[in-house]
Amino acid sequence: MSLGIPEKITALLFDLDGVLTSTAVLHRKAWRQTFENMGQQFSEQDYLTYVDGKPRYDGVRSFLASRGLTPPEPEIRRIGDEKNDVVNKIIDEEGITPYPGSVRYLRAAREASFPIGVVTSSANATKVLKAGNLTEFVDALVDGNVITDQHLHGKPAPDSFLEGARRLGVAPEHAAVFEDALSGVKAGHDGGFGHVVGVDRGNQAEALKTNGADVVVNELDELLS
Ligand SMILES: O=P(O)(O)OC[C@H]1O[C@@H](O)[C@H](O)[C@@H](O)[C@@H]1O
Repeated sequence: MSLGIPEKITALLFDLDGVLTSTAVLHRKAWRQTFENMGQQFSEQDYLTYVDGKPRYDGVRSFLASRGLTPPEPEIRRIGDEKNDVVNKIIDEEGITPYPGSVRYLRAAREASFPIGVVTSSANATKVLKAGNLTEFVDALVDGNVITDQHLHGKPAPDSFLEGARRLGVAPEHAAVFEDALSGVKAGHDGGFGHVVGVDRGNQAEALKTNGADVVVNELDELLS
C-alpha cells in the first residue's frame, strides 16, 4: 500500500490534537469556557489564529495580546492552569476518539515499517494517546513536558519537530509532518521538513497552504492507495 508521500520520506511525525484524535475540539471548548469566565468573547477563529497548536501559556499570551492585554506571568500561568483543569474534566467526561482515517493511516505506516513520532505542544499527550489506544504506534514522543524540560521554542518554531526527527534518527528533509494547526504547518515548513501535510478539520485549507502545507487533506486515509 502507498502512503501517498514522496519517496525520499523515511519517517513520519504526527501532531496529536486534531490530527490523530478529535481533542482539538475539546481544547477549544475549554479555552472558550476559560476566557469567557474572564469576560472575553472567544470565537472558533480566535482559537485557530491565536491558540491552536501552541504550548499552553503561549496560547494564553497570544490570545490576550490580541485583545491588547498583557497580564504578568503568574496570571498567564493561572489562566492556563485553570484551562487545563477544564480540559481534563472534559476529556474524562467525553473520552478520546481517534479519527478512524488516522488509525487506518497509522496501521498502514506500521505495516510499511515507517518510524513514527508524535510531536505535540500538549502536556496531556500521554493520557490522550493511552485513552485513544494509540500508544503502540508511537516510537518517539515530543510533548509539552519535553518542550518545557528542554527549553524548546513551541510551535510555530520548528524546534519540537526537529527534536522528533532527532529522536527517530532521521534528517528533517527525510521526514514528513502531519498538522492541522497553522502554527504547526509553519513549524514543519520552517524546519525544512521533506513534506508537510495539512489536515483541514474546519475551513482553512487555503490558510494551511499559505502557512506551509505542501498538500491538504480532510482525512489522512485519503492519501492511501
Ligand atoms: O494544555 P495542554 O494540554 O498542554 O495543550 C496545549 C495545546 O496543545 C495543542 O496540541 C492544542 O492544539 C492546543 O489547543 C492546546 O492549548
